[in-house]
Amino acid sequence: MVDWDVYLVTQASLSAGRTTDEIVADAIDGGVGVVQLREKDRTARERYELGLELRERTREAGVTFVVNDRIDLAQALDADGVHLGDDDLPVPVARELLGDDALIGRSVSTVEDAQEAASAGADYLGVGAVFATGSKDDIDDEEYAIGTDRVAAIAEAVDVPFVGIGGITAENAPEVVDAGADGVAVITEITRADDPAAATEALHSAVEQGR
Ligand SMILES: Cc1ncc(COP(=O)(O)OP(=O)(O)O)c(N)n1
Ligand SMILES: Cc1nc(C(=O)O)sc1CCOP(=O)(O)O
Ligand SMILES: [Mg+2]
Repeated sequence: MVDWDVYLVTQASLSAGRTTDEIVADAIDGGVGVVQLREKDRTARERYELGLELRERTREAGVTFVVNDRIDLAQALDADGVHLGDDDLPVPVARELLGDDALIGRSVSTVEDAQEAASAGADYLGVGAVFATGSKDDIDDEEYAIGTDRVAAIAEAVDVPFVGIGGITAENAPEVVDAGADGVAVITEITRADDPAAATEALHSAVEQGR
């Protein structure tokens, strides 16, 4: 069983000088359910080395560990799964390579894409950007925000679990969950927080409030 409530996507370049390992340790203390190794600006070797630390930490804590984009890295790190977007290998290919037990996530922003990803065998969806975000270069504009009405439409259309992502804070998280998301995925609400453990706890309370 995966705890979707609070899903941390790592990015050291958005972590106010702290290492991703420190941020993840704090987020685990705050009760994070899923950690995704992202680190878009790092080489595969750098991600692998960081991933070894994160795999150990998450395994000890019983936290789900997912690798962004790369199936090979997910395999090399014995991750619980992989998160795929439009530029990554298709879900059925990932399933073939990783097997039935792997958790395969897919990014979507429309009802049609959500239905297609679910039919292709995705175990969960990352739905966004719910609100405007400056954390992802190719969507750092207001026009990419889908809003909570779209979240509600996706919740109506698919049965797979999903997390909202993009511009989510403890303040707006209740709306996202109230619209039907199973949890919230964040970068900066945790990585930029003065106290990442407290920020994770605050997101938990916000998710509970939205249910
Ligand atoms: C949980 C979650 N949802 C969405 C994304 C975005 O994935 P993608 O569109 O492939 O973009 P990158 O993160 O790879 O830049 C995600 N990473 N996690
Ligand atoms: C990695 C990512 N994917 C998104 C999507 O919409 O698919 S938005 C996003 C960035 C999320 O960062 P923050 O919590 O700081 O807004
Ligand atoms: Mg991707």
